[in-house]
Amino acid sequence: MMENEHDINGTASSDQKDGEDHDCTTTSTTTSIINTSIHLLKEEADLINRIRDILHLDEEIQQSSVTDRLSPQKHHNDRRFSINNITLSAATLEFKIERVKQKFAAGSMEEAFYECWKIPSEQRTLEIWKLGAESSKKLSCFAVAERWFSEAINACRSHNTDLNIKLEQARIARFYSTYLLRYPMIDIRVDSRGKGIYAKRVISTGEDIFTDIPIVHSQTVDTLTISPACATCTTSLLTPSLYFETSWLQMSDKLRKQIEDNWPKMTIVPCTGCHYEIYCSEECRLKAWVSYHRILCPSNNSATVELYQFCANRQIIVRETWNSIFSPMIIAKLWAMIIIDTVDHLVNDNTSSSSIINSIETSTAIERAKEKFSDFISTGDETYVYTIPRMLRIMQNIFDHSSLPFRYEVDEKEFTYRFYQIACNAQSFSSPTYAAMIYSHFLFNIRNDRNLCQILQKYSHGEPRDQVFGGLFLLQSCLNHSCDNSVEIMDCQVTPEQAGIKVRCKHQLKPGDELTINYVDLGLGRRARRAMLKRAYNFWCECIRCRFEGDDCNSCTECRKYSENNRKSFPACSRCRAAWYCSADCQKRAWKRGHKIICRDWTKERSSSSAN
Ligand SMILES: C[S@@+](CC[C@H](N)C(=O)[O-])C[C@H]1O[C@@H](n2cnc3c(N)ncnc32)[C@H](O)[C@@H]1O
Repeated sequence: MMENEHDINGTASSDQKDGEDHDCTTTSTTTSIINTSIHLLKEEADLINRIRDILHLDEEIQQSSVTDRLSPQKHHNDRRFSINNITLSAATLEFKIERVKQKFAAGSMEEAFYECWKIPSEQRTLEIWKLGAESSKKLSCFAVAERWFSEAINACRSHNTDLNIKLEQARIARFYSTYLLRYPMIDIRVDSRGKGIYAKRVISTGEDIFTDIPIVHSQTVDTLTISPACATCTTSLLTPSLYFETSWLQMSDKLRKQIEDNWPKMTIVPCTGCHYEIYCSEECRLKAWVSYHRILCPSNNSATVELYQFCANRQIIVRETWNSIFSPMIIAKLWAMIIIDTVDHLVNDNTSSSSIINSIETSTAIERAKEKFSDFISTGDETYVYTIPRMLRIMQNIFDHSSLPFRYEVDEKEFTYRFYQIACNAQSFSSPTYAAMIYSHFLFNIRNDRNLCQILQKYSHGEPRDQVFGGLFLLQSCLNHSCDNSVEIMDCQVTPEQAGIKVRCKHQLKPGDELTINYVDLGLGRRARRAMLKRAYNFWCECIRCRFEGDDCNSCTECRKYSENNRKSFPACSRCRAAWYCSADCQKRAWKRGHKIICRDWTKERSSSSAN
């Protein structure tokens, strides 16, 4: 997923072996179970109002209903239902359950859901929660279906994989329906690894499958100071003074002018409040200001200076093990976006400023704003946060003490959850207007000026490093890993204003085949790849390559037997040279079981890369 691995838990050993207990980390928060939220209850109330209109139902309902739990102030336009709590007798309950089943079997989903909903929530059985979930799903109310599947899971005494998958499918329908309509050749399905993307038709090698733009992004700490770029559209803003660094000051005015005249023209618009963020245009500046920077700009919140300094100081970051491809700034931006969405919502709903603080409307608006980021998986070692106390404190200072209209608490749990959301999902990308491209344009412009070319040889230090960003992409983040990946991620100018990624098919895919990418450097050996994936993404890779590739010449790839005293090594597979066998029998068995698939692919791959 990344060019470099996220070096987040410097603890995993690189020689973990098959058969070991790999559960050394715990899952902090996953998307599989969602708790009943006020936001989802509001969706349910809207559905009930809709059904009541469709079915022309006017009678008052004598029961405790979802709307009772919503603020009377906010929902003054909703039809009110009586708050009387009633308990149905066993016979009535049985009769009502029977009626739900009949309505459902008859295909009348509005009536089936309405009948389910009329049963007091305390008396809803597992079957009722399930039927309510199925009927609301059929009515395309995926948020309601999610809540009811979630309640069905709670009503189940034991783990129910089927219900968990259904819950996840309802979430997928809610989050990804626009993508799936736009890209009919793919589908999103769930298994024990979470979501994954699958081909629905034959996809040919080299075919572009989909594009995606990030919901939130930030430049990586390792390129931030050396390769400046527009914080919004990611276009390189490399100037000659930044490229030539200290040599720039040693040059004569005449030489500097000659260079500037030939350097590709660019506009640099700095933030009007701080000197940390730069943009390529006023539109990009405004876009950032409106969506997150007004919360993070040091001119509005002095606590953010420390975060900017932390990101700019690579030495500290490396020392503190935050040398990952993603920047802590992306987490701060994500929280800033949640806060801005919340405020916008409250303003649109005309919530009075006095009731913003800690009101139920505010909690609902925060929950609604968080929803946008809720489908990104977040798994990792819960204790990791203790190793980066400084970052937690910086974030708390920014969000707990800023002049926000309400309190947004960044506690350890929230920090860890967001940290792993970014660690598991962030994808590196950049604008196709790279720093190297700007520099090569410059070289092209001066190609006929031999004298200038000669002088510059003294100052030039080769191709500049390109700007790299880490971003959260809603659809792309559903791609699972395989060391024998079937698709590749490429940088792409998705819209004239926004850079993003494009997913391109690497090997032909048949319907049902999974689209997979590689999260780590595939040039590494199996042991190192697996250790890195475990450490950075919290899973033990069981892809076809990891299953049928060997570790080294001292252990048999098939039966895992070690060569005696490590003196005599086992012979390697003569085609791929990535598997070793203690006997011809082991080799034959491995070939039949699956080695032939990766042996063929890797032999092909190697010969094509050596031909290039
Ligand atoms: C970017 S997400 C991929 C989509 C993810 N399955 C989901 O439900 O959102 C990365 C996470 O997916 C899971 N994952 C990805 N590839 C996997 C694989 N080959 N085996 C097991 N889990 C995998 C891991 O939990 C990893 O941290």
